[in-house]
Amino acid sequence: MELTARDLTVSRGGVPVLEGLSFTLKPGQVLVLRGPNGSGKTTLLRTLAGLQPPLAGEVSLPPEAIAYGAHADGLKGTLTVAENLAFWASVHGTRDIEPALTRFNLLGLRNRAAQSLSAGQKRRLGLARLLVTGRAIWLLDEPTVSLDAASVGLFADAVRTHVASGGAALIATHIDLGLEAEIFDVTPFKADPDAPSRTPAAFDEAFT
Ligand SMILES: Nc1ncnc2c1ncn2[C@@H]1O[C@H](COP(=O)(O)OP(=O)(O)OP(=O)(O)O)[C@@H](O)[C@H]1O
Repeated sequence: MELTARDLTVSRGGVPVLEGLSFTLKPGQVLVLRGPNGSGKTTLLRTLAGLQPPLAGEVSLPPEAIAYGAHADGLKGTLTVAENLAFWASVHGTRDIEPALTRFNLLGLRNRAAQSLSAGQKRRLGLARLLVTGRAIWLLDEPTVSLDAASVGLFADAVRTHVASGGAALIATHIDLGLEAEIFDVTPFKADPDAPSRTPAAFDEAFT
């Protein structure tokens, strides 16, 4: 499964942030999103995941093909670790949560309420969710926040395994994950809010 963006313009609060952006994420590929703070990486990921519409352009896949890992872990605090994963598995029509528990070193925490986990443990659980979605395309926003070096390693291994089996991942991160990856820098696509094409037509008419 391939994710293609064509001539995409993405916005926050109605203001274009990135424009004219095109890329293809192929099966087996890891693409690392780079760009300074505020350059639009989160906005791009949210748009690709279908959480907000693009101002222009096209995304080739529906949101149902995509697993999106946002800043917030989206955990249900009163449910245990295993119950959280089982809940997501049922939402996604999958069953087996054991590989996700194992891969993210959560076996010993399986019966702990999510709300009692440390920040890094919560993040591991949020990332374990990716495995139970069964989805081919992972879009990840700063996935390693709160993770120690060992957990970053677990995450990198999970991504390696995912892409080795035909999946793909687009990851906004400022750190080196030690993965074989290509870099996609969004900086050249920064939108110019004062571009002539954004000047209201009525303004031009006043001078004709
Ligand atoms: N809810 C919002 N309403 C309006 N503008 C927003 C909102 N959230 C973010 N922005 C603005 O949109 C622009 C792009 O922000 P975005 O979060 O996509 O950048 P980013 O590249 O992910 O940044 P960072 O590396 O700091 O996470 C920024 O100028 C930001 O201030």
